[in-house]
Amino acid sequence: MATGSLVCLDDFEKYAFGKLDRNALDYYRSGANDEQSLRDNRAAFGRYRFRPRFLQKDVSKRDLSTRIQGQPVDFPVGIAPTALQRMAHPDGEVATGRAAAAMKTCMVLSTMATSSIEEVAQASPEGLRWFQICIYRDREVTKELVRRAERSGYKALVLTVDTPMFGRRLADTRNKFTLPPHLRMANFKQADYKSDGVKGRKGSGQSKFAASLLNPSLKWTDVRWLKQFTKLPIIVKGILTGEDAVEAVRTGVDGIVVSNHGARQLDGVPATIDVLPEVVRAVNGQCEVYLDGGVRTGTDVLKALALGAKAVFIGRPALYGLAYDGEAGVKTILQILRDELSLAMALAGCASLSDINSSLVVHQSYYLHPKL
Ligand SMILES: Cc1cc2nc3c(=O)[nH]c(=O)nc-3n(C[C@H](O)[C@H](O)[C@H](O)COP(=O)(O)O)c2cc1C
Ligand SMILES: CCCCCCC(=O)C(=O)O
Repeated sequence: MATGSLVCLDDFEKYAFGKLDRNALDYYRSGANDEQSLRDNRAAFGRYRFRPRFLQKDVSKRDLSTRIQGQPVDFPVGIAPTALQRMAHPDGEVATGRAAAAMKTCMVLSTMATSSIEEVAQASPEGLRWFQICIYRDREVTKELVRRAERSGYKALVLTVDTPMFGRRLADTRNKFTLPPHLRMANFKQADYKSDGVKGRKGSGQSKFAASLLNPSLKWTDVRWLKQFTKLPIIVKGILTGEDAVEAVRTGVDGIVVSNHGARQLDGVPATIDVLPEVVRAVNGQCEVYLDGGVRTGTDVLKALALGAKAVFIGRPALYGLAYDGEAGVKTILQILRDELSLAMALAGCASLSDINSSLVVHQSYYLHPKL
């Protein structure tokens, strides 16, 4: 559990802000442009209010366990894919995978990881791992990544659809963001990417390589292409409208992550918690819906579950846990969220996740018009 004075996720964020170097911290922390959506992802949770019911259930014990894509997890909080985790701790994604496995929850590995698909799988063979992918310009590269994930026991593909190009993160531009020279994007062979030729700027060559993989001409028909050559469930990440949710369901996906990529892509998009009800309505139970973006407390998790998410994922908090103490730090982050959710459920009158429903949460505007 939390050590010393670090007792909530914000404490770990403050700690990491003091520890990480500017290049890494700005890469992790930043949202796109003016960071309007970045602020809103967190602020929006504060605009929802609970309507707890008392004495309906015995809440002396709470069961937080559930299944996502048919796989059991001890509680409904997983780790979202974030690139370049070894900038936060030498063990990077390997430590994150171990922490998620120890806590019996899911870790999503980014294609742009600094640990390979195989390394993470070998380090936590018992863990539930999903693999994040885009449909890259080079279909052979895409296929090979999928095959490697299948061979290494990953249980689902998380297909990111909000990244036809990388968003504009001003701090990275100012810093001329570079991947430190001792690190590499481990899912690609060294020969796949080249330095941009400027001495001491190997990292920026890697950023260019990452950008060059992206394919801005993708359509929903390309998702069908991915579906026809893998049996793994496909979870589309980055949906922000009911219309796209309907399109995703029509395409036959197995899950949707309501996500704005941690507000790193199009600034001005809504907070994910505000979008969730629209997507849940549109999906109408035809696939599982998850959420990420701004989840920092157990009450945030409870609000998302009440508004229809099957589970939520955290991005930056895991990076800050890594910066604090590697695997143990990520484990502590997950423990805090699990324990906060458990307490919030008790205080809201819920003994299990099936007791959580939409009557538990209202938008704050509900109380602005009292029926006098
Ligand atoms: C540093 C960083 C790197 C990220 N890298 C990826 C990535 O490689 N692939 C992806 O689909 N999303 C990526 N994301 C987005 C996360 O998966 C997730 O949507 C977001 O971080 C959730 O918001 P939160 O950080 O407020 O929890 C990244 C986010 C951050 C902060
Ligand atoms: C130099 C590698 C860049 C990876 C980009 C990963 C990502 O999606 C992000 O938001 O950052």
